[in-house]
Amino acid sequence: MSADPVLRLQGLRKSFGGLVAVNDVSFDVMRGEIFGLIGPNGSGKTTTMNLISGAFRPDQGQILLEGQDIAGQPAHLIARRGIARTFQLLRLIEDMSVLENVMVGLAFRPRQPWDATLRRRAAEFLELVGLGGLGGAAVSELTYIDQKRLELARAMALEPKVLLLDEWLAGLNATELHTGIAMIRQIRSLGTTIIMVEHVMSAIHSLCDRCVVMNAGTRIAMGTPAAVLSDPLVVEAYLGEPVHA
Ligand SMILES: Nc1ncnc2c1ncn2[C@@H]1O[C@H](COP(=O)(O)OP(=O)(O)OP(=O)(O)O)[C@@H](O)[C@H]1O
Repeated sequence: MSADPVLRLQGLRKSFGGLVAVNDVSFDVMRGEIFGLIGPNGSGKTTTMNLISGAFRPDQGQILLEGQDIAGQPAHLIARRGIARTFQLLRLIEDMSVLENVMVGLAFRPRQPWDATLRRRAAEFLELVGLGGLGGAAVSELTYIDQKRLELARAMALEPKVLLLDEWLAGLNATELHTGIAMIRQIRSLGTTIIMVEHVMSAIHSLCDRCVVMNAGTRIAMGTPAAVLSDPLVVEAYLGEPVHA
């Protein structure tokens, strides 16, 4: 990890009617970092991810990717600039094979490889997530964890600077969780910066360099997982009741 922010959020705000889902949120994510975005249900984590990936346009604020403001740009342009994501509810193309789903990811890159190269590159990304040899399978033939792996391969095919993982570890059993954590580490070792929304606290503890905690749309804490998870404000937000010393 370097002391160079790859992504900087400044004064980000997004409301839906009268509800302020993200309220004046700012933080920097350093290059090579695994950065957690945590908080109770409905605290604004996914909305923040949607603002970064371009699914939503912020009402106010800046999102600087390597110093350039991308706030409000269309999602496909943000993807081309180097921000890829996975979704809480998987979004795979059921009518395409496993390999073709990754080829779709490759097609979004600024300079796309063609034909045989495209297939070969897609197969390499399947190898990366442990799906080597399953390229010809139908998406429906994959188990749930393998579908998650496929989403990851498709996102990684963009060779993103920043990878957004929205509850990518949710729903995995203990063994799968172990594998999933190792895979996220491996992806970071390739030089990818990762922002993860996650409720699995053991994963936050073992993976994240730092995290931001959100509650009711605002940032209430930032620091190492150990520091923020012992912060009384954070404990109170999760429990919904005051913490007495
Ligand atoms: N498209 C939308 N239209 C209206 N309200 C929305 C929309 N998206 C999110 N919200 C509201 O914004 C608030 C923040 O939601 P968000 O999904 O960002 O929270 P979250 O922290 O990701 O929650 P969870 O952990 O349950 O996924 C919630 O009150 C939610 O109902």
